[in-house]
Formats: sequence, structure tokens, C-alpha cells
Amino acid sequence: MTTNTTTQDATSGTTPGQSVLDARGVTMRFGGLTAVRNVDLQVNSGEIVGLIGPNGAGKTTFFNCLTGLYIPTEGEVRYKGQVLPPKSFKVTAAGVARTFQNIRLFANMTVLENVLVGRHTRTKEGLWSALLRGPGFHKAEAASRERAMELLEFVGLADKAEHLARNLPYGEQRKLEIARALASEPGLLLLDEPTAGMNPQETRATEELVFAIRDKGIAVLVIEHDMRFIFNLCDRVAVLVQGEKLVEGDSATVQGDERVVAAYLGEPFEDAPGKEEIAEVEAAEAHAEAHSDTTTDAAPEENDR
Ligand SMILES: Nc1ncnc2c1ncn2[C@@H]1O[C@H](COP(=O)(O)OP(=O)(O)OP(=O)(O)O)[C@@H](O)[C@H]1O
Repeated sequence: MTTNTTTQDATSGTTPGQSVLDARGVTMRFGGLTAVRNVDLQVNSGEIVGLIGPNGAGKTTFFNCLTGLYIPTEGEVRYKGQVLPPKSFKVTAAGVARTFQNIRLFANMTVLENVLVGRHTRTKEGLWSALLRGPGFHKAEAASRERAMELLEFVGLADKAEHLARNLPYGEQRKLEIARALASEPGLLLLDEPTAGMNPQETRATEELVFAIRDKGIAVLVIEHDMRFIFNLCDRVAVLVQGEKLVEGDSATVQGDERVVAAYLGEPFEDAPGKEEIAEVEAAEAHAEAHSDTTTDAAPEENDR
């Protein structure tokens, strides 16, 4: 796996900087609750874009709107200029793949079989061919297996191809999810919290894997709560708060934006003490402490009267 961070765009058929994802005015309402409100987001070829925000900000709902799991109440989502159909298998076939916040593998299938399932949108052999197992089927199956093994090699799981998915450690299950998503040969990969539950080494390895995916010409949009991961990785970061896009920019811009800090920590409440009041109280406490050292054995004054 390469960790070279330059953009080669070898497989996607797009030139760097060309629009891959163009979401405009996406709104998603559930009854009276507006989970996503009028969100615009673009991802260009060669980019890794981050989507962050506090719990319940609407990040996963937005992903679901992009991938056909939800039909947005308003707005439009285009992939390489074409409006995406509101059906998840058609979105995958169009070239947008994703992973899920909660791992969704076929636990009792092998690692290789899980990746082969991910290839179904790219195999042309029909039902009869599969049932009759004619020469066309065998050729297509061999090609699929070869590609699946390449992908397992790429994510570092080739030596576990015959293991059952459920027996993989957690971090490797997440890698397998990524390999399965890549099996549909996407031009855009959406990752929903890819490092959740990982230790720092696994997180670092995932960072390198995402760079390598980008270097293969696949644009990436990633939701993650691990800020160090996001700010190391992303060319651009968008911040969702209560369903709306609050800020978007490069890592330094987003990190330095007070509104982002406030959104994560919460706004100070109305009568919260200001800096001066806090300093006054601290000075008074320090004074009292200094005096208590010298007055402990002295005669009590007012209180004992
Ligand atoms: N199917 C649904 N029906 C009703 N409300 C929903 C549905 N899906 C999400 N919501 C609500 O929409 C809001 C946004 O949720 P969402 O899961 O998209 O947030 P999130 O930013 O991904 O949060 P987290 O970081 O915790 O995963 C929440 O208030 C949630 O309860």
C-alpha cells in the first residue's frame, strides 16, 4: 500500500479538481424534525473531504440522502454531473460506495466472499449464467476473485481471505468493509466513522489507507469524531451543527473558528461569569488561602463573638 499523498487519479476517469459530488440544498425532515437543512456540499476529484459535527448534527442522515437510503425532502444530489437515482443499489452502480457506522458484514461468510458480494454491481453475468455455471460464468467468477484478492492485498487482509468475517478483530472488520465498498469500483467513497473503536495504531493505519485510496483516484468523504484524524487527513472540512452547515474550509480555518469550538463545547449560558469575574474570584480565594495560613492559630475574630 502506498502512502504517497500526491494525486494520480488513475482509475476514476476524472481530472483532478473536477466535480465528483455536488449536493445542493439537501433537506431531510422526519415529521416535525429537520435533521438536515439546506446543505450544499461539493467533493472534487482528488479530494478527501471531512464532515464533522456534534452527536445528532445530521451527518449520517446526510450520508443516507447521498446514497439513496433516504429520498431528501428537498434538494438534489449529482455524481459527476448526473442526478443520482433514489435507490441505494443504483447509487452504488453509478459509482458511489459507502461504509456504515455500525459494521454490516456477512458474519458467517469468509473475508473473500464478503468482498465478492461487493462486486455484484460490476459483474455482468445474469441469473441463468450463474445457475447453469457456463463458461461465461466461470470466467467472470475467476476475474472477480482475482480483483477481490487484489483489494484484500490492498487493505492488508489477503492472508485472511478464507477466515470467517466474524472471527476478524474489530479493526480488520472495518478494513474489510472498506475492501467490500471498493469492490464496486467507486469514484467516490463515503466512510461513516471508519476509526470508531480503533486503537491509535489502527487509526494511523486507516489514515494511510484513506490516503492510498485517494491516490488511486477515488474521492473520499468521511464522517469522523476523531479530530486529529480528520485534520491530518482532509483537504477540506465541513461542519454540521443541528442539521445546518456552519463552517467549511481547510483544517486550519475550521480549527481556528470560534463557532466550531462553541458548537462542540456548548455556548456559555446567559449569566455565566466573564473572564474578569472569574479572575476576581480566583484572586479572592488566593488571598483567603494566604491568610488562612497565618491566621489558623490566631484568635478567631467575628465568627466567635
Ligand atoms: N429515521 C429517522 N427518523 C427520525 N429521526 C431521525 C431518523 N434518523 C435520524 N433522526 C434524527 O435526526 C437527527 C440527526 O441524526 P444523525 O444520526 O444523522 O446525526 P449524526 O450527526 O450522524 O449523529 P452521530 O454523530 O451521533 O452519529 C437526530 O436528532 C436523530 O434523532
